[in-house]
Amino acid sequence: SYVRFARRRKEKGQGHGGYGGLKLPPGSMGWPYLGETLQLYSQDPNIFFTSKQKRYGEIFKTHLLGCPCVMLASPEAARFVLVTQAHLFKPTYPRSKERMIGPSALFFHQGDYHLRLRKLVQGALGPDALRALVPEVEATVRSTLAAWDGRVMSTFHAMKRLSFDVGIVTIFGGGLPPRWKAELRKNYSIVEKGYNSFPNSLPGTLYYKAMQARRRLHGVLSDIMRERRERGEPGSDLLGCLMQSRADDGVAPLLTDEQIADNIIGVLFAAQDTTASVLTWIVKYLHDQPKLLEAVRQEQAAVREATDGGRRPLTWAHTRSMALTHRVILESLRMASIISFTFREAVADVEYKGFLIPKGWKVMPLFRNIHHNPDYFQDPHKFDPSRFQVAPRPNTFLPFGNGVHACPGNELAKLEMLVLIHHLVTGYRWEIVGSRDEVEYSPFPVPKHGLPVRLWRENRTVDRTPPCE
Ligand code: HEM
Repeated sequence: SYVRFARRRKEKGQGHGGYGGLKLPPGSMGWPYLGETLQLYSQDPNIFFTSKQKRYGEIFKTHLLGCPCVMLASPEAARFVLVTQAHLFKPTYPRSKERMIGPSALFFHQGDYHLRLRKLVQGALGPDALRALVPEVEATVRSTLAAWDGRVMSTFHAMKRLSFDVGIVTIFGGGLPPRWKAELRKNYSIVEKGYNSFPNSLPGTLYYKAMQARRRLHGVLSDIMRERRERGEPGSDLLGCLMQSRADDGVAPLLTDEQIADNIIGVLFAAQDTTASVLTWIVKYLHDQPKLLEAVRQEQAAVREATDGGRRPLTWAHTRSMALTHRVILESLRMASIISFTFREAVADVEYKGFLIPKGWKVMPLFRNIHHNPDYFQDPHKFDPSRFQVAPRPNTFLPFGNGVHACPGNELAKLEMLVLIHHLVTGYRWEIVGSRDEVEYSPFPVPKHGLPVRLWRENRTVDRTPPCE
């Protein structure tokens, strides 16, 4: 009806500009071609979004990276685009990025293919799977912290390794041979380096190297799938779920190996830097608030006692008993809002609150603006986990998005954070080395240089040799 209404008014030719009485949202389109791209990228992007919202309100237009855009900064508008009228707004990514991750990865799609894939991915990341993953996540956390012990490292770098390793056990289970894991790690890091580079096919460029590495990743994934088929054991991990999925006839495979590989690379991609950025912020927020850290330490000390001083493994039930730590995680997700917004494209002319969103325009729900709006989160720049003692108002807390494309990995990400915090605060002390309050964008916001931190085991003298990283 939003479309029909927009179309009818447009056909009648009411009003000016051929938009049938519907106005375009307020805002400025900037310079020809360039639009307001320079304004966005020459400063902290949050200043751009916030100043626009102050000037124009919850819906405004702009022009970025060659595309006309409508930005939406209210909970109702985010729900409209992502949930109630999601069919009118398709996911949209630059073609070069689609080619690099893999065109069949679920987040590029809409409709039946997307829904089927999503069910499979959600199943492999559901509560039963996560329960079984706790020991693997704990082992990965322990070895990450042990490797950091006594050294200065970039927190983001350490957390990237952690979230990559957790991604690998989620996808392949615990038994992936080390040579395959090393191949995946090596090639994946080349893909990553090329992801934000200028797309061209000249040999030697980052983009070219990334596309080559992507081909090698497909090769490794084909080998792993072939080996599983030969053994007759597809496995119950994410890869196994995708391999065993069947079309409507119940016989033919639902997905080709090519489609499976695109989705495996896609999940690794969606899981790594997101989780690592939030984990980095958590390390900083806890460090900066000694009283809060002490309270979290007390909560976790009780859990440690329940595990016989760490001699018995953490269980899913333990992770469900960390109420304060959980609130710290929610507040970190809100404060850091590492996914500040997402992109969709209008598939038809759509009317929203008397404004026209023209077909083909990009539409961006601004999560960060909603998370930092004092109408929904009092004193929004204060880190205050207690605000989550009461559930946030509907559609105001969207760190994992909303609707058909909402993050299927959110519980895994939170599990990783709970386990990391448990071992960090019960076993270690840490201090930040160098600058503390500057932020860089990679592209998610993280503290400058990835937050260099000296970490040491509790009850041990601190080694103050110069940083090795
Ligand atoms: C703190 C960590 C994470 C954050 C903040 C995060 C955030 C998000 C958000 C906001 C979306 C929706 C994007 C949109 O609507 O355009 C999303 C989608 C997605 N996320 Fe996450 N994510 C995190 C971790 C993970 C993990 C650990 C996995 C997998 C193991 C994962 C897999 C995915 C996938 C596959 C999608 C696409 C879903 C679809 O299109 O149907 N994410 N994530």
